[in-house]
Amino acid sequence: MEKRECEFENLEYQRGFGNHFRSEALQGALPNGQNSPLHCPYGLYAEQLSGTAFTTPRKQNFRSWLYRIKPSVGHEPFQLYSSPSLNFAGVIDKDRFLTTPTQLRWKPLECPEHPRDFVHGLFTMCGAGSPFLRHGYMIHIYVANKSMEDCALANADGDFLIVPQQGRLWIKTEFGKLQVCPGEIVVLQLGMRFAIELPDATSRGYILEVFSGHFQLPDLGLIGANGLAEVGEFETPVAWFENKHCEAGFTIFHKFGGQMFSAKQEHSPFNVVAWHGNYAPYKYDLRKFCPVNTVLFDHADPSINTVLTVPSEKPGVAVVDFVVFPPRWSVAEHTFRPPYFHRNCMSEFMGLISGSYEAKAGGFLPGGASLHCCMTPHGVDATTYENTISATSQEPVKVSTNALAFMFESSLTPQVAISAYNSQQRDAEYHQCWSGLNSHFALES
Ligand SMILES: O=C(O)Cc1cc(O)ccc1O
Ligand SMILES: [Fe+2]
Repeated sequence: MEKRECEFENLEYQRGFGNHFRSEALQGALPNGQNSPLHCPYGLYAEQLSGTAFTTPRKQNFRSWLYRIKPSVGHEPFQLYSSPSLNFAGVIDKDRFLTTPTQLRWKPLECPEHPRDFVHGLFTMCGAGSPFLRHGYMIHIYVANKSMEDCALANADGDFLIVPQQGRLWIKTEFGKLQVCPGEIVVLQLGMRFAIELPDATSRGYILEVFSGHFQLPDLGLIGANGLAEVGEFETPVAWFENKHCEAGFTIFHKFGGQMFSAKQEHSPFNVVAWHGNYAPYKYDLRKFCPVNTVLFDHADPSINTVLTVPSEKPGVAVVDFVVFPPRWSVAEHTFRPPYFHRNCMSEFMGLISGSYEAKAGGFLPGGASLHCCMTPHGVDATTYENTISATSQEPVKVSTNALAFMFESSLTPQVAISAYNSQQRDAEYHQCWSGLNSHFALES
């Protein structure tokens, strides 16, 4: 384990968001001046991975060229993969999803009793849209305790934004290796093959899977050229490969149309010696987020904390936003500082990586989740409300020190996976956190 530890602890990354990167694990492995030479250096195969349509305007066009020992197509036919321990639901159907406007909250999903890897540890919470129509999203939680061995997963339905909450992820990809720790996020886009090793006893986290397109940095508008997530803080792996022949067979899991397929091949898919392009996985440390917020009075909308967004065709309306609630100073005067009571036309799924969330005095735990759908009323619980209005001073305070909460916010209204709704972790008493909100109405103030 010690050797592996250093392998993943001391990884080198390339910095930037959406850059055109060039990376070689062997010097001279990238062809000179063209993408498809008749003979590639080292006898490699050239293969393009297109993350957008060939004809997408240049600014939003994502593709990479991979130079590999054998091409990806060298595998046996895909078969539908079924296993009693597969838990995710990938398409919205009435047998597996229900519709409810009720405020929902879950306690943290528990560690599996039996060994379970990332693929078998996926548990779907909710979603909207369809991977066939390439529009919508799905939210999953993973709980796993075993590394993926001699197998890889590729998602042909959408991009995965993974938010680890507990346990490090050691991720091998066709583009190189990444270590992702709680507090960081990683984006593994459509089609990229990866395998996740779990060096810690249990791993848990959240996944936002988006069918509609790729994540972008939000525009900063009047904020100016700086602030929020800094372009240079996103990290992409450098080329790394293994020339591994696996007699027993290497399994490629391929999530397609909301179902899992598998195919066998005799070689490791992590055989890319060099690559170049702007379509590559990346990670980001949420602790590097530079919050911008109220400095005099009132509560800014949470959109001010957007890290990444997948825009819809409507100006300013996201298919999904990934929003973080980082530690920050709260300084507003004559202001109700915690989140306001509200009803939102967007739907809000929240998770907690560590610490506690400023809107809830209890019940919302690290590893837990909540869902407030379109127009479902919500806000601070009664205890937080009473504590806030009875405080005698409004000195500046550091909120959420050591805490990290986040929200997946969508303009598409989700349906809830029946297995998530029926799970023991769902807090059937959630609504009671608001039952102590008494009237303070008085005709004379
Ligand atoms: O509901 C929530 O807790 C998320 C949220 C936070 C905030 O500061 C303002 C609005 C909002 O929806
Ligand atoms: Fe909200």
